[in-house]
Amino acid sequence: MELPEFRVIDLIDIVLFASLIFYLYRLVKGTAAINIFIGIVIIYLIYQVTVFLEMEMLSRALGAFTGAGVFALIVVFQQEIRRFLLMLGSTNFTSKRRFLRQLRIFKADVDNHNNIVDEIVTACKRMSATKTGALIAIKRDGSLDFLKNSGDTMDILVNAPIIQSIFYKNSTLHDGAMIIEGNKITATRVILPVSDNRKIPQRFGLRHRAALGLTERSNALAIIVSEETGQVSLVINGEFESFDDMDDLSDKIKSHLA
Ligand SMILES: Nc1ncnc2c1ncn2[C@@H]1O[C@H](COP(=O)(O)OP(=O)(O)OP(=O)(O)O)[C@@H](O)[C@H]1O
Repeated sequence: MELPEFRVIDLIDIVLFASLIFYLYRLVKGTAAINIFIGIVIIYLIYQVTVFLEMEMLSRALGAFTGAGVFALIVVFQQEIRRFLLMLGSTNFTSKRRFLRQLRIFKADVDNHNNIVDEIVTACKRMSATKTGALIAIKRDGSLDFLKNSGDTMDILVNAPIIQSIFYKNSTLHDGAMIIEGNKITATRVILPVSDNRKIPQRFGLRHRAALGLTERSNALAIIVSEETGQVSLVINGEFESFDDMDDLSDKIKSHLA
């Protein structure tokens, strides 16, 4: 029997397909969608076996299911597809900005960013000392407009005392999240999407889950001050990012916004 010719392009095809599956698996790992992902893979494998064994009725039924499956997949994995496209888009954009920054076009922009980050971190440090709970979403490239409707739209220049007074326990605006875009606080009392990641430790409540949920669905940064412990946390891409002290936190935020 003559074996089909194996070209280099076939090897590249296999490697790229395997990477795509691996990447999709990592994207849904730890979320409720992982069980659906595994279920779909099992059904597809069974379908291939039934085709190979020429089991006509079963293969026809499973074939019809996998045919309609593409639309079902888009509905079921809506959020994961969104995250995937966001990651692709923002990676490209970030590298473009880095290139432009090398040309020093964004020098003024960077100085401005740094001042804003200093104000945010100063506020977090003070709120941490007084155990004032806070949740701040900082926009990067992707729009956060889809969240703003759930809260109150604002147009206030960022500075530490304002942030503190908004999250002050008796303030009418302290509940929910604050959105910061550029040098402005653009919304308060925003309700963020809560993460369904089952790997989040039990000790984290809704504030932390909302920060994780936001950063799973957008490329924004989230900063949390815990009302219970005063601990400050930084969240990006659906994960907590550790830092040594407040100076380190400031550096990390600046580098993410650069
Ligand atoms: N979906 C959400 N979007 C924005 N803010 C939220 C959301 N859910 C809860 N919060 C805010 O988090 C506050 C406290 O929630 P909770 O005590 O469950 O959080 P936590 O993660 O345990 O944080 P903490 O350590 O501060 O207690 C709520 O009063 C509310 O202001």
